[in-house]
Amino acid sequence: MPEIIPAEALDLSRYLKRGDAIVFGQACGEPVTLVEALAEQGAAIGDLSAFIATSFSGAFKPEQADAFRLSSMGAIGALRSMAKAQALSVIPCHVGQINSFIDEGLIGCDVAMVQVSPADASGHHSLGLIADHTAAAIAKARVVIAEVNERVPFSHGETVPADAFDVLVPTNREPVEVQPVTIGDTDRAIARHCAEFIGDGCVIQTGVGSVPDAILQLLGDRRDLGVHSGMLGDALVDLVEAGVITNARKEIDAGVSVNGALIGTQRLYDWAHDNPAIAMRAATYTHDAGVLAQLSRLVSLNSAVEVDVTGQANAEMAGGSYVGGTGGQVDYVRAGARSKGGHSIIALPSTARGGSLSRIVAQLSGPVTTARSEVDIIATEYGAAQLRGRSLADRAQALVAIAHPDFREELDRTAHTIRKQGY
Ligand SMILES: CC(=O)SCCNC(=O)CCNC(=O)[C@H](O)C(C)(C)COP(=O)(O)OP(=O)(O)OC[C@H]1O[C@@H](n2cnc3c(N)ncnc32)[C@H](O)[C@@H]1OP(=O)(O)O
Repeated sequence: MPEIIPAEALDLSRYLKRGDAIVFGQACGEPVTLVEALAEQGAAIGDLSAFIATSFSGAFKPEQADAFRLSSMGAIGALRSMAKAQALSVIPCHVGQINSFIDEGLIGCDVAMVQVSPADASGHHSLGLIADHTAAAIAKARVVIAEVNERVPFSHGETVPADAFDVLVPTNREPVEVQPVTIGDTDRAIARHCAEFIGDGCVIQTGVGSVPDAILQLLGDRRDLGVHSGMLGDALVDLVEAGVITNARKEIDAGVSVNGALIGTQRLYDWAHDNPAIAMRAATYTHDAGVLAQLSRLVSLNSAVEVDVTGQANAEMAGGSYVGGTGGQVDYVRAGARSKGGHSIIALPSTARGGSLSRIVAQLSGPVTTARSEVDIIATEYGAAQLRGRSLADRAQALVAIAHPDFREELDRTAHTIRKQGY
């Protein structure tokens, strides 16, 4: 059975060895107490590395480099400042690959540091706010240290018996919260175009960012929406309470919202506690192509930093620095586009930096996150361009039409070149 150690008495040198690789539970399931302990004690253990897929806590700081070297699948959330300070390495991968990367040792996992709920009467802890690759890390690690946080909900889906842990650290701190974004006029206009593709009975997935959040807020008059997603925020509670999300028409998991990460406020976490209407599942289920293929009318809603006139989407870098990541975008773009009656939408404002930069561009300034061969619909506040099955020349024309008017003339020159080449 695991040792139970108060946070202030936790001596990591008893469990970790020089050179160990750590995987942290991510997003709002981040075990902040353990991150802080590693930051304080890691340098004395020596040569440690750590992986976290996303972080919203602000607990990672560039000056912790002596304690451990940090890597991620991008720089989502608070990791942006780590990337800016050149204190983060990036492993390009889809969320759907992380479980196998851990299992195969491509992402080192000698030690898993996770946050779980208190145990139920049978001695099982729930993975609480994050289920995506948490169980994979627990299964792989030589040492498993869990922050058992009284404020973490006992969510249904993935549970772990207490004897899977070596050390339990009880806490009662507020879990990491992410406030719903403030929706502006541009977001609302983008969301209106996207909402046209989401009819009654659709199953929705959302990625990170203000635009997916805005879209959810416009769905109040739909019926029987379903959820199968890698992440969801407080909008889930609003839509369930309004009777919009019922999951009644889903071919699998009828009546249940399937999700990998709860990223929101305590209101969401309280709602998820012991609630059979939601199942937190690993990415081997939420992002698996075979599972997703069973869902019809799946509409995936993701965002990007910029999209070029042929439909290639960069969701990772802006201005030469990492601001986003691959995440589950490609897993769900593929799934949405292939689902019967479904769609994948990448929605973004037409400009950045106060309107001075177009986000529909002639050439990307960063990597291709989603290939043009995978892209289905791109939406801005000026409309939605349906690209699937269309030629490069037609795509360019459709994308120029949804660019900000100030940049259309310039972009049209590139579109004209593509047309002249006969593509
Ligand atoms: C828990 C999980 O597993 S996550 C799974 C889901 N994963 C994903 O969805 C990953 C892919 N997506 C993303 O990372 C995000 O949706 C993003 C980065 C594409 C968009 O996120 P948002 O928070 O809406 O970012 P936003 O559009 O505000 O841009 C971020 C910054 O880059 C800047 N920026 C954006 N586009 C550009 C551009 N084309 N040129 C220059 N700067 C730009 C913005 O101005 C902003 O800077 P600021 O913070 O200084 O104002």
